[in-house]
Amino acid sequence: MDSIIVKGGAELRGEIPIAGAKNACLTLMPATLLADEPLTLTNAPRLSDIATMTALLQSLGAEVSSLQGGRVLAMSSHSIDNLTAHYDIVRKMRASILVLGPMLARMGQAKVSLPGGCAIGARPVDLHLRALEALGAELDLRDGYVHAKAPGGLKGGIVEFPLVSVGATENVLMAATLAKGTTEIRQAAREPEIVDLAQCLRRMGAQIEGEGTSTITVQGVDALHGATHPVVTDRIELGTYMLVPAITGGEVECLGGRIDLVGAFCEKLDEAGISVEQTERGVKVSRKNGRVKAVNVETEPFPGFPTDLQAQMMALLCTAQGTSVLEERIFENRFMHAPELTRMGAKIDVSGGTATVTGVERLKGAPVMATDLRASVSLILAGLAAEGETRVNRVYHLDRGYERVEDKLRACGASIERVREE
Ligand SMILES: CC(=O)N[C@H]1[C@@H](OP(=O)(O)OP(=O)(O)OC[C@H]2O[C@@H](n3ccc(=O)[nH]c3=O)[C@H](O)[C@@H]2O)O[C@H](CO)[C@@H](O)[C@@H]1O
Ligand SMILES: C=C(OP(=O)(O)O)C(=O)O
Repeated sequence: MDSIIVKGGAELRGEIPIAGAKNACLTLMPATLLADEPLTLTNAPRLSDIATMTALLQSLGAEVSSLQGGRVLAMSSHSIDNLTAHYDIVRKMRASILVLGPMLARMGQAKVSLPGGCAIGARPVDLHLRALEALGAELDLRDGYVHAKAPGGLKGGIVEFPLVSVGATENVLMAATLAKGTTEIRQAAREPEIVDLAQCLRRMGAQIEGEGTSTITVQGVDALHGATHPVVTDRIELGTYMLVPAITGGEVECLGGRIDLVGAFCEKLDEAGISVEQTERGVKVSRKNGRVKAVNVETEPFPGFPTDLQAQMMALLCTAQGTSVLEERIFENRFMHAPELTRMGAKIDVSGGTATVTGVERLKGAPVMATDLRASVSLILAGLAAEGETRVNRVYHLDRGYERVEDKLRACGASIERVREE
């Protein structure tokens, strides 16, 4: 297992290229199961989660070739010969459940292991299952697996979600493309990753309207065809690196960044005294003047403030002037970075889904433990601003969602290295 050692204190300056979105790629890849012809994704990120989805698709009989050093994924599902997504792979990554909708829609049956909970919450998949049942799927939960079939094919219907779910919207959107008739998805997720998926499916011949709004309408077609699609920019990687000059001082231009992907987050940065400018090449960020100011943050589905940027924002607010209140409204256990930040001298009080952060002048380096993906990177951000050395242990979580994090930060002047844990 690797650790990352950060020596804090330097103002960081430079350019950081932003990769394609992990969360978009993880739903675009299973879309290959919907067609006989090849689907090629460009601008793919190079991450361990992408390797896991590759292994899952290959285990079903799909061909997945990683080209141009992993930037291009060429996939083909013309010879799917296994309809079971096994526990051994699914348990590694919750997004594995996204193969269920496509397999059911094209092959009429599937057996997919239930993914189970994870560090940030219980994360059930009931909404995925109810939505597929609304399209006529017959589901049976046995031996830790969802046994699904749709003998006469899926049929269009009305899917009304009681709460917004990104994954469930993606699963049923993919399934509906091959269902007979019209499907209306109400209270659909509006995340940019949903819009990206809908655009890719449309390139494959799907008939979809309304993505990016709360109601998506899909007119089912008999078959989808091959396509090439570029993965949308990773708004969470973008937001994370935008916080670098905010927390250390200096100025960073995030290449390929788009403010429209991170609107609510930019409003909070502005309130905190951070300048954000859209340039021709990306997004340029620096402090307006002096110390960062405290701000209150509530996580919400898009277009609200993303839960996936809450930990990183908390790291910034640990050194802000004043007291900030962060409310986590998506996941029930997403403050595990708080005790680790406290080890670095932060003043944080957690009560249920609310964290109250009283800013300190300076954090102090310490050995800390990464508990999940965004928690890991929040500790690196804190380490960049802290006095002395921070050792972030168990960084394998980090490699799920950030490619070459040390290289990207070192290029801006950070003292950061990856070492093997003793
Ligand atoms: C691979 C991927 O894209 N992951 C993202 C996706 O996760 P994911 O798609 O798993 O998140 P959801 O939007 O589904 O979850 C939102 C909330 O709904 C609950 N829920 C969800 C499904 C369900 O069947 N039943 C249920 O109760 C969840 O426990 C959670 O409390 O969106 C989350 C919310 O923006 C992000 O944090 C994740 O990074
Ligand atoms: C929670 C995340 O991912 P996943 O849904 O894959 O666990 C994330 O990207 O922050």
